[in-house]
Amino acid sequence: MSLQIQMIGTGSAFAKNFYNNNALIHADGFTLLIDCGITAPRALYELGIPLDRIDAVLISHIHADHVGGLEELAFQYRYVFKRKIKLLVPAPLEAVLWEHTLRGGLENKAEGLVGLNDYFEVAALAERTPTSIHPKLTVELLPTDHIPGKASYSFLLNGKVFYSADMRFSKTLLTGLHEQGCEVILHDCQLFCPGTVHACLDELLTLPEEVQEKVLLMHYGDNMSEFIGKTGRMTFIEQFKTYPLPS
Ligand SMILES: Nc1ccn([C@@H]2O[C@@H]3COP(=O)(O)O[C@H]3[C@H]2O)c(=O)n1
Ligand SMILES: [Zn+2]
Ligand SMILES: [Zn+2]
Repeated sequence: MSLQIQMIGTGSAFAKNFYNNNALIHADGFTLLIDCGITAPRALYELGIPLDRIDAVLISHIHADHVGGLEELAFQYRYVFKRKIKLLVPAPLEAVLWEHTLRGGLENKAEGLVGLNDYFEVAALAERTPTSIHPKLTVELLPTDHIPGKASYSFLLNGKVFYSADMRFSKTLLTGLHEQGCEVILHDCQLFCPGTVHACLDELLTLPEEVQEKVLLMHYGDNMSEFIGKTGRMTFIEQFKTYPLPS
């Protein structure tokens, strides 16, 4: 199987029974970490995956459940592994990630550590442009609505797998992806409505059945088990399990 997904967490920002909604994409021996939240180092430890087995990290937006583990990653790579990990960051978030999130902990002028590039091999990705990050894996950034005024990016992998950043419901986007041949839709799902800054389950249930069949729900709350059997044709993706993806 050349492309697989393994969620290292499937929880909402406030979940305590699930780790932060972050994922590993396995592509022919290449391992991409999508988002690196507060709980990512712990989740990888539990999975027996050393941090230096990750080949690149891709960031969707700068909420802590998506970037809160980057400081540990940066420190471990610099001081333990003594090399840089590749950081794929949407171009509009590059400066913001340093200035608003990481600078407080990582800046060290005495050692000349004054920016993202001092810890990471940074690749700034342009929006709406499929970028090859491995011979078997292309990523396209799709700007999607989450918090008004704050940039947030969902991902289209190989043109066939949609992975939502945290985003509000958009039937237009999801049905459009379905019509374009997208085969799998991984979508954040707030179990109660209104979703406000996320898609909520009742909104996702308004999707046509043929679209729902492609949907794997993630970023859910601790009471997820109460909703098993109540998600129409959609199913919950489970953390730590490995699922095949179309490649
Ligand atoms: N306007 C907002 C902003 C944030 N939030 C909650 O805070 C969380 C931050 O991480 P998240 O995963 O984006 O989910 C957000 C909402 O639960 C919210 O409910 N309403
Ligand atoms: Zn989140
Ligand atoms: Zn968010």
